[in-house]
Amino acid sequence: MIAMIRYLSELLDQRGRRHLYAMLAAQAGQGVLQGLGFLLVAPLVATLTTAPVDWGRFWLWAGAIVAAVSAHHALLAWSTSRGYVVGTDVLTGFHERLGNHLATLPIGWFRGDRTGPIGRMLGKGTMDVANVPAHLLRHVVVGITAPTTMIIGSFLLDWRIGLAFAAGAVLCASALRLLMVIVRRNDDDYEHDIGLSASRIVEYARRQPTLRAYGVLDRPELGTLEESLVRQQGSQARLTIRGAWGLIAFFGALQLVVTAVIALTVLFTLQGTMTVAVMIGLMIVTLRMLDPISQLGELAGTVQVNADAIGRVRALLEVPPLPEPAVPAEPAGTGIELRGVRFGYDDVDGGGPVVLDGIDATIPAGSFTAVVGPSGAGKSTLLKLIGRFFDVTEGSIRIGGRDVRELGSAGVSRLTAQVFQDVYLFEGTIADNLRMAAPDATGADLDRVARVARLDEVVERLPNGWDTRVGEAGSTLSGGEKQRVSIARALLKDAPVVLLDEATAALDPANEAAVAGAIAELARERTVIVVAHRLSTVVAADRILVLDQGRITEHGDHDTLLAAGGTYARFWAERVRARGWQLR
Ligand SMILES: Nc1ncnc2c1ncn2[C@@H]1O[C@H](COP(=O)(O)OP(=O)(O)OP(=O)(O)O)[C@@H](O)[C@H]1O
Repeated sequence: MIAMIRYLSELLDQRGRRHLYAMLAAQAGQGVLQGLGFLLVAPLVATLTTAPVDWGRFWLWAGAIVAAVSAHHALLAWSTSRGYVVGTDVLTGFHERLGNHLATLPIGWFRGDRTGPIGRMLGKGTMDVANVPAHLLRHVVVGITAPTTMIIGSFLLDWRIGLAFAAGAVLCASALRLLMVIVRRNDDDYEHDIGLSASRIVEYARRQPTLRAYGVLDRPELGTLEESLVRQQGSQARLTIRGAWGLIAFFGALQLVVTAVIALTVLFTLQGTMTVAVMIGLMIVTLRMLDPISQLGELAGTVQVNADAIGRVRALLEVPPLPEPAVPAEPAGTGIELRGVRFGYDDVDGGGPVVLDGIDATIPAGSFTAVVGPSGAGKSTLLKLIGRFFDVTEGSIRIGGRDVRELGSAGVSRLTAQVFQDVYLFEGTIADNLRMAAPDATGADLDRVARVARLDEVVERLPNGWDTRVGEAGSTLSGGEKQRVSIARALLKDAPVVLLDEATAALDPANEAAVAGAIAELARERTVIVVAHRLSTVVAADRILVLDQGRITEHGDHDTLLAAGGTYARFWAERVRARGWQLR
């Protein structure tokens, strides 16, 4: 609870923190006043049991009760409205902190399987976090302070009952703890599974063409979505059933304590060691205490779920961002040097199995380098490290003589244009998609890069030309057309270094020729590194790096490598064979 309040306060600015603490103080005061209101019934009843009745004292106690109840309601109204203000502040702080932090994370951190959990965190997680000050804290704070006040007061009325209450409080607190531990353990699994299902649903929708092409829509053994939904249902059922056992334990303990206290109160009264006034007062206290404590029990699960949501936000906020230089270095040129580069994926700290193992390479400014090698050799990873999607585990990557870590992410982004295998086009027009690279680009600029990237013929053919909406993820353009848009976008950015991960998917001859021409144009007067899958691209390169199992095994130009008769010669022979077969 204390930790939850601390986390919340971290999401707030100073003004928000003041609001939070004032609200908590009001809620604590509210609990104390509620407890007092019930405790004061005992002295009130006591005045009625004396003969003659002391009406002066009676009205004094009655006035005190009315004052306590009124003050309690005033604080309740104030703290409830304050709760909404703090909830809104937390929501704003949460979005701001999370947004700012996500922007500093390595690009490589945003893997496909993270889309579901991040989406859930920003949707339901956001509401869970804001819900804590807006609705939950009041019940928790009052649920603790009101019974505590009543227990302390009951010591004054009868120390034996006070002791019984104190023992009962320990028992109930332990049961509550148990309930929360059960919920926390099972909620972690449930959240993990629901996040996974969300990612799978997105994947399932995006992979429809492949799934339908192979007719595997109804085969559960192939459907990871089905598996993840079944897992999610299982973890949800476990959370509900185990949580219910926790609740039964808590309410059982509460019932036991109440029964024991009532039995003791009656016993002491019958023995004549407790007055009737104290008995009535304690009975009222016991029964009224049930209310806030039951509410605490009923909400404990929700409190834990929300505390977990806050914990997940914190965990995300603790993912280390890429370190950025205080003053970014300026590159001198656009040559690229890789020295002793080692890297392994393990989320973002590179501690996983080694993917690149001691890469040394010099890529002169203005050259066109093709990287080839078997699938999984680490070609795309190499490109991503140059673009600073991640930092290397060991060694260094320099552009223009400066380490990419000294250039900073923004510096590297300014220097490089990147064309990926999976071209993602945003909802909007083709022109909008190009202008992402240069918001101020004129129509003439667009026409110029379209000519170079062979996009002009696509634009001319489309009914609304540049204003044609591409549909979400570019679903209305063919693969080759999307690549041309992506290359045109890179051209428009006009960065001196181009990192291009050529799509593995085969293109029709017209598209292949157009894309090859576009790449050749892109390579003019720029430093270009291409993960090459097509012969036309490899042939166009000045220099070829052959990557195998994370190491550069051969490098040189096409003729030299072919004559060497090694991995490259085999790669070339296979591709030529495959192409020959395709054309026949
Ligand atoms: N985000 C990631 N997290 C963990 N492992 C990854 C990640 N991306 C790639 N890998 C692993 O790193 C290794 C190298 O992958 P990479 O994509 O760089 O190979 P590649 O040579 O480009 O392959 P391909 O030609 O098939 O695209 C592979 O074993 C791959 O499974």
